[in-house]
Amino acid sequence: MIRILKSGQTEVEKVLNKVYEDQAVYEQRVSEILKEVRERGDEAVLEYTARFDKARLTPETLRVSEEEIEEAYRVIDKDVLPALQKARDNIAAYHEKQLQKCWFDPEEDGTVLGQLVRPLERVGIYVPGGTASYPSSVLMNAVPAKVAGVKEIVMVAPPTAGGRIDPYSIVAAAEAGVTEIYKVGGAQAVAALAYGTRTIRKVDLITGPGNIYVTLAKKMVYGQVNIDMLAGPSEILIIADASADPTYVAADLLSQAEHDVLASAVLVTPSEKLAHAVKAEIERQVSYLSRKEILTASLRDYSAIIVTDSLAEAIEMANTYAPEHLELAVEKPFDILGKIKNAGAVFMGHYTAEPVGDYYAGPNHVLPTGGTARFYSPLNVDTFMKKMSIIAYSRDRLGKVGQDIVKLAKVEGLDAHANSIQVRLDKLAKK
Ligand SMILES: NC(=O)c1ccc[n+]([C@@H]2O[C@H](COP(=O)([O-])OP(=O)(O)OC[C@H]3O[C@@H](n4cnc5c(N)ncnc54)[C@H](O)[C@@H]3O)[C@@H](O)[C@H]2O)c1
Ligand SMILES: N[C@H](CO)Cc1c[nH]c[nH+]1
Ligand SMILES: [Zn+2]
Repeated sequence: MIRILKSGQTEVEKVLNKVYEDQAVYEQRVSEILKEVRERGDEAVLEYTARFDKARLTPETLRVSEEEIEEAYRVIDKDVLPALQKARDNIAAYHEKQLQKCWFDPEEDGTVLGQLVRPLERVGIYVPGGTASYPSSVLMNAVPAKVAGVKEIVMVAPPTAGGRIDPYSIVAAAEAGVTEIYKVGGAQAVAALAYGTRTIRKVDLITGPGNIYVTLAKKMVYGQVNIDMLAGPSEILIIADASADPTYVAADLLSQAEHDVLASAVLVTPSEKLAHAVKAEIERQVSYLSRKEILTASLRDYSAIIVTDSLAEAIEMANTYAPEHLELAVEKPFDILGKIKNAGAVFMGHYTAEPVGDYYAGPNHVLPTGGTARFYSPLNVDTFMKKMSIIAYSRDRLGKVGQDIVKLAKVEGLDAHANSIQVRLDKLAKK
């Protein structure tokens, strides 16, 4: 069960600088899978799908068919569809605000500088599905891609042992504008998207969350394709003061611990009384929750309640940890927001339970983990776009500033560069 630590104890450092045990073993397995898929394509994809997901598929059944999409709409609980559609619309409204426009700055002498913004052509979105299914992640990946204007949105997700994709994820995909769905998960799915196989054509970008195998695979194929970030096993860090309700704090910690045995849930609080009350609440709530094995492992191995000397020290710890999700369960969350430097998403106050963001509010739930919120942003519309610079120099402008460029080129010893400007300046001088 979860430990209570005091700031200053060496274990606190270990919790804050999270390193997975057995990382080298995971890396070895993942690089083997990538190599096999690169060399043997579909054959390796199907073998790994049989081994890890117990699904026997063929190249013909790897892709979700139109009939399977129709069937998914028939079998889902009809009450869920409007909630899914409302979540999709909230996500779309939020991400539309991120859309960047092309711009052109014409100047008086005829020079124009500008920037073109273009969507990527073909992207791969990873939707997890090992120990739970994630229709919400379908929306979080596909909606910003759609808002960006991507034409080919290729979804991959692990199949069930019966060789099927969860029907809610299929419906979410159809509602969000996904164009192809393949029944493959794990590192083998990332490899297929990165290298291409006979059945799955390669993509320009792979986005989406996943377990340690998926996340390491994305890291290893980076360069072959672009990736969004490292969005691995879930994390939550809660900063709480004495105003926090231990029932809510415990519930929110558990909401992320249930994702994975490698997930982590950390509470930092200056209130020793709250720390003990939250520990007791966690024990009470675990007793009625269903994913006990996962909860027990993640609370034991990657989680802790840390009692600090002050709220300022708690904030410092949060910035060091750089959590995927940061909850400010304090009386005046906006008063301390200015001190927060590193987090994927910040949840403000006692009523912004983390699952509000997971499912519904609109901001993306695909977020950086493992300390990478120090330099990565949430998945967003920009991830699916690229920019091109536009430079249109007029004759007048080149004539006026050309010598500057010649000087800079000569400093670098690149006289062909200097020459490309000089030949123009020479002709202009003769006119
Ligand atoms: N950071 C984020 O934004 C975010 C968002 C949602 C979910 N998540 C995380 O996504 C993950 C979902 O994990 P999951 O496992 O349920 O689904 P998953 O789809 O990520 O992983 C399942 C796949 O893992 C592979 N796998 C399992 N055991 C393996 C082994 N021994 N060797 C090689 N490959 C193996 C299999 O191919 C299987 O298909 C969780 O860690 C969750 O916390 C993160
Ligand atoms: N909390 C996850 C990101 O770490 C996202 C999610 C999807 N469904 C439930 N939760
Ligand atoms: Zn979650």
